[in-house]
Amino acid sequence: MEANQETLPLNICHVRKLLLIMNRLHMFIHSTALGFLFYYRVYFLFQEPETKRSHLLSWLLVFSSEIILSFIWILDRAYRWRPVLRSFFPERLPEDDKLPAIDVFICTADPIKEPTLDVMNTVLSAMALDYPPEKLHVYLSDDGGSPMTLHGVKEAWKFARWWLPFCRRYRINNRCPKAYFSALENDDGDFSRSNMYMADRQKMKEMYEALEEEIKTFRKDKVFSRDHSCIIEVIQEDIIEGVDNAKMPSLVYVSREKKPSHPHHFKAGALNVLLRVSAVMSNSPYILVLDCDMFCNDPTSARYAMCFHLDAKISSSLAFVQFPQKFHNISKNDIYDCKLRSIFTLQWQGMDGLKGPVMSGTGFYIKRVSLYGNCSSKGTDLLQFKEYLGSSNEFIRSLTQNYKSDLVSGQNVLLEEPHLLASCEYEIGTKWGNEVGFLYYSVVEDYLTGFILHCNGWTSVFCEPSRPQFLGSGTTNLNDVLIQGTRWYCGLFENGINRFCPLIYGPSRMPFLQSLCFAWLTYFPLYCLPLWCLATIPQLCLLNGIPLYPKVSDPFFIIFIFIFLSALLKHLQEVLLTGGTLHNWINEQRIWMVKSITCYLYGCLDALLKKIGIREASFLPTNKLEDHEQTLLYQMDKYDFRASNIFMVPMLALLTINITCFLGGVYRVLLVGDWDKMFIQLLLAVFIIIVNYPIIEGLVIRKDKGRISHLVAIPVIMATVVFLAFCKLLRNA
Ligand SMILES: O=c1ccn([C@@H]2O[C@H](COP(=O)(O)OP(=O)(O)O[C@H]3O[C@H](CO)[C@@H](O)[C@H](O)[C@H]3O)[C@@H](O)[C@H]2O)c(=O)[nH]1
Ligand SMILES: [Mn+2]
Repeated sequence: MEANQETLPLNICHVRKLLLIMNRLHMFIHSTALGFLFYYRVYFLFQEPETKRSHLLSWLLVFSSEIILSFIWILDRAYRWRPVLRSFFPERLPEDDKLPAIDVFICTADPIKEPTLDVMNTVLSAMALDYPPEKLHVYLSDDGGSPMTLHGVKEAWKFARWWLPFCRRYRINNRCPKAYFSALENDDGDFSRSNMYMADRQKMKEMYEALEEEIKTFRKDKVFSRDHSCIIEVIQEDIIEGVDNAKMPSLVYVSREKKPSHPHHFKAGALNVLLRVSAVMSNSPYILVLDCDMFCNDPTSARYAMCFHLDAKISSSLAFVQFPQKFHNISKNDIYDCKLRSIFTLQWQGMDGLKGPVMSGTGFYIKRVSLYGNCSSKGTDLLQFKEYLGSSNEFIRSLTQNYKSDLVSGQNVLLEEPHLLASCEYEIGTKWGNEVGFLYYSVVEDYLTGFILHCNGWTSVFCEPSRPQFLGSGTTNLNDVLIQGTRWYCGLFENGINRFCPLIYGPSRMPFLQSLCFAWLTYFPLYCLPLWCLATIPQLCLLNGIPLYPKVSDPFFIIFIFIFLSALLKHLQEVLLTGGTLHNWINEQRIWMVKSITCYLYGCLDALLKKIGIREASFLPTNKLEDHEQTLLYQMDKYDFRASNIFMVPMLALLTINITCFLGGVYRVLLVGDWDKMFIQLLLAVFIIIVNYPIIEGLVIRKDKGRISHLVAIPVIMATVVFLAFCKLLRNA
């Protein structure tokens, strides 16, 4: 048995051969077709000057769109090159006393947008992870510096003293109390018929309701502040009767100092403070990072992660184990693609087959030393260390191998060092956020930190057990989706145009395909250019009788139709393969168009404005407060069109162009009879109209609150029609 356990692997990586073959075959065929398309387009440029002059600009625009689409398509192929799946065997892990310690970092910023009770649920679920409690240390970072949150943690701690033993005794899977008590099917397991269990459950339920009440009725003044000194508290209480006092993980509340005059770098800044403070308190070699709304839906994740971190074959270069982000509030058809299906299934699996997935902000177990940059290799010169890491001797000592601190367990100790480490000034003149810790250059700190880790030779692993380990709340209304998107795509695109451009910085530091994956992430917001172009130019030309594509009898006609169908069907195949439906497929096509013409565009513009120094970085946390009415619309698959005008106007204008040009185009084609020349342009308009049908429905059929306001729509539609008429007149003149 002993010997057996030593030889049996902790994890196995399977290449998905069938998928791999299909993907590569499709790549080959599709790219051959693209080759013909380019030949056709270039050939045109050498045709007789007559046709060239009359519509050269339109041709060039459409051709450029095709080039950009193909460019993004090529980058996207890298994810499909070598998809893998992993299996892992936590039962083969060493005994509990040989497991390494883990620090859990949870970030919250605003007790109104991020309700305290929900944050406490996340804290409780993390404390209840199935891991030796003396090896688990939970840190809550509160960027709002709110008394509500501090009060909340103290109450949560008291509740945890009963909750944790309860979960352990009855082997509860769902250890987030809110989810546990509201679950439709009970997670009662073997004990469902035990009277003692039912009585205990009832008792816990009452205690949870008391906690809920206590948190909800706490005073709500001074909820949030941008200017506060640092508060660090180890939450502890006197020994109480009746519970097992030893078996509690430690819980630490950290609110870093904030001053309006100092940049605080949003979440990355908060994480770096936790990284330093925890180093002098518990200094665990591994860290789990969680957003405040991402609760542990299953207690096993830590052990799963250790199946990789403790595997001698991969551990030396392994920086982090990433779990997929999953959400508890996703409807079946997921009209906004809130769950980011493609990213968290297919694409991360694809990267896992190369050097590992991108860091995704939350739900990953990272090795502490990987975040210290190349400090560990800097020799032992204290001055050099200080230049990198700041002035704290204690922190620098924490880097040495046998450093021990008992600040987390000590009663009422003075937390002088942690206070210094969490102050505004600490990072000034150091390499924090620059080469050490989570990086500051971008609001998508996760993407960038992961990218640089990979550049420095670290790898990562994607771990996807069948039961979701973490569940967050997805943004489920159009306005929030588009606002959050604008922040993400700005953050991603800025990494494509700064010195960390994956196509320049990447290839010499990581496998070429891996850098293509990173490049896709920074460049896919560029979809905005071809989508704007292809939603207007071919349609305007249709109205005016200018053909931009080969006519039906031309052999190249087949090429265009093939590329169109091949892209659509490949997407359909992937949706179906990852558990989606036909419905999901159409929804994804639609939301892709909507995002491309709105938040991809605004994201790219923001990034450009930031680059030339006109805009500042901002990170408004998303709303996690559930709005009943909005949720209902989402659950009924009804788009909530009460979105900001900057999103609604382009959607309405482009759809109007497509409908008007289609009608005008059909009329013209009937008069002239050149439908074979105009076929692809007619098809394109029809496709766009069909895919975006819900917008028409929202405008003319729906009567509920989420419909499109006529006050906004009518002026936009009228202005667009007038513009089209003007174009037409101009051309006729
Ligand atoms: O100044 C700030 C701003 C945010 N947060 C926390 O950061 C987390 C993520 O913020 P959220 O509003 O939920 O943003 P999302 O867009 O949902 O976050 C996704 O995208 C971020 C990068 O933009 C990643 O950091 C996240 O992990 C990822 O879930 C939350 O716990 C916040 O409390 C802070 O601690 N301080
Ligand atoms: Mn979030």
